[in-house]
Amino acid sequence: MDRLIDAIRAKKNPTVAGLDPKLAYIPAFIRRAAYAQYGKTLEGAAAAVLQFNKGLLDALAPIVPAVKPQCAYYEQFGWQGMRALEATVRYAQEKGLYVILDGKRNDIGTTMEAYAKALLGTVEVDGTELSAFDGDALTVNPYLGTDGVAPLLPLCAQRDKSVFILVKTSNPSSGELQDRLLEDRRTLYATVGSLCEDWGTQTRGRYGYSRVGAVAGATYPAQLGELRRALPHTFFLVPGYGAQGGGAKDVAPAFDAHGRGAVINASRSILTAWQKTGADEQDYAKAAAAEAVRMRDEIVAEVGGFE
Ligand SMILES: O=C(O)c1cc(=O)[nH]c(=O)n1[C@@H]1O[C@H](COP(=O)(O)O)[C@@H](O)[C@H]1O
Repeated sequence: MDRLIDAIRAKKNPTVAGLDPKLAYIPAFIRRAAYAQYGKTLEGAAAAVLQFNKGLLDALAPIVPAVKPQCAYYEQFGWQGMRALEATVRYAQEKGLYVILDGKRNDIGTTMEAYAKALLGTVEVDGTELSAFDGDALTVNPYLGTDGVAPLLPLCAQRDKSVFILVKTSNPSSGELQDRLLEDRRTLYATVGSLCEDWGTQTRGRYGYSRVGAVAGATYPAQLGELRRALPHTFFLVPGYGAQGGGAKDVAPAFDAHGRGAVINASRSILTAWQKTGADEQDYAKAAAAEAVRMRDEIVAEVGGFE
């Protein structure tokens, strides 16, 4: 996690902008231009997404340390969408941004290895190593247990990548499974949290945080604080700020005494800022940047300085 923490410190901003591009968020002038070239096709939609993202990345790169493309928004447009995802990752990384691929992947060992190669690593093509999506981190669903997480770890170490394991998610029904008490009277989310500490043991970086992070939602501030206290080496990705109702006070418990330990995500509140504020569609990226600055300032004011 050192690279992410360094980027947060350099920009004095512990937030990540989510790139979840629904067509409805994309200004008409961008969609029109894409359809003029490719028609109202999957390719046209993917071209609009990429153009929208590039404008956002140009405006956001000086402000945020990281972006989080949610793979589903790209996958819905087939291979054309996946090509837009790949180009988005490259464009963001060229601008020095840390890219968290939100794939929420998981499967049994060998299949998980293939996901890891695709999204974080390289794949061998008859003796030649090639990289596909090459994100800096990946969100991972832990439901299959260690078999679904362990295959990622050597690759993360080799290529300096990280993972964020779903621990206590931000959605309303997250408690159905995650809050369940197990035989030892601990919740499932606390148990998965401890597994994150175990999985990350050998990989602690300069700041004491391991390559195995956790996802914990802004919509459950008490659990965020409980997890922060219980998991001193686990860095948190905290979604649920903004559109899902989380605010600066809610995310504050995710941080440690140095103001480190968490990065807060917002997607819709940044992507749709131009629509919410009634800005001209040409200024969509400017509106997104203004919302990112507002979010940063609100969180920094609440949490204090970043060491
Ligand atoms: O892993 C995630 O990023 C995630 C976990 C979670 O518990 N809740 C959650 O909302 N997310 C993702 O975070 C983003 C939240 O988007 P907004 O609600 O628009 O800010 C979406 O990409 C979600 O898929």
